[in-house]
Amino acid sequence: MSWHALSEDLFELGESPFWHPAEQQLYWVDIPGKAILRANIYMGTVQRWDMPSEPGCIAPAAKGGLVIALRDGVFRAHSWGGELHRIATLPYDTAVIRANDGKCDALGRFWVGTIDEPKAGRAAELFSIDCRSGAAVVQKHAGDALTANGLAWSPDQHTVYWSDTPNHVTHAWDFDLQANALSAHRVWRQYEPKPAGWTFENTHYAGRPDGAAVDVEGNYYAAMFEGRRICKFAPDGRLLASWETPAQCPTMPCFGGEDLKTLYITTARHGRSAAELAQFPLSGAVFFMRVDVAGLPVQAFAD
Ligand SMILES: O=C1O[C@H](CS(=O)(=O)O)[C@@H](O)[C@H](O)[C@H]1O
Repeated sequence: MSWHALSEDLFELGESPFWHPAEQQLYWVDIPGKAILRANIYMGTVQRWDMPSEPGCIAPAAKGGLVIALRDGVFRAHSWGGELHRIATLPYDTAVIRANDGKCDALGRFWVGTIDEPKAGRAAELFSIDCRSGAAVVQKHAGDALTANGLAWSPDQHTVYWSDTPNHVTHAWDFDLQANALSAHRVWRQYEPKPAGWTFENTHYAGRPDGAAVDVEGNYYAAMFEGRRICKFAPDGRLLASWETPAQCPTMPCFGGEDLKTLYITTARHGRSAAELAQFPLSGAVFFMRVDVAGLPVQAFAD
């Protein structure tokens, strides 16, 4: 199995990829690039939709269009390139915190995690936004973190995974989908810390858990930021496989293609050294690789 670049397009910080089941297109964001992208892999085209502020995460909406978490709020767009309608404002200081990793649960709530950009006060949090009854109901589920990442659910929806990237940890909770409640918190996996004085030539650092996706067997695939790899973990946290990536900073995987057996990954070039970018010139591209086990399909926003 080997990686292939989706196109020659390079993005500053690709994140939040998903495969649109109806459109059969790949969507993702470029956070500092303030854009949403979508690729028609059959036509070989990539479209760009500029955003008014940094998009942290996106998800498809069951009734069409997207739900979008920007730095300063959560918005609904009913069509590609259409008007943005604010549906919620999350309770954080947009001067130093923005939306980051997020997805929808099986009932169509949009879950949005944030990033404490100065990484000063563990101010990153995790919220859910429920619009099934009309006006948005916002609920906080977790906090005390630096970078919300790795949000994913087990196939039976009974387990929620959530990573805090700079703290090298993936948490897990039991999840009551109907009640929208987390319980039985545990540290699902603690990763080796970044060595002092690390540079990209040091390959003894496996990276830190960024975005994630789950396959139909419940295995958890984590992009290991600065670790130059995607890791596949069993539901009990055991490492099952690891694939080196053509960029030092993979940011998030998702499953796509008609059979959901194509693993797409976004990557980053933002803030990376000239030497690293010289060794990994396609940093910032979207890559894909065929895998043996199908992924879970993306869950859509309900309103
Ligand atoms: O998802 C993200 O994580 C990275 C990694 S870290 O928080 O710096 O450890 C972060 O740089 C990026 O901005 C964010 O989107």
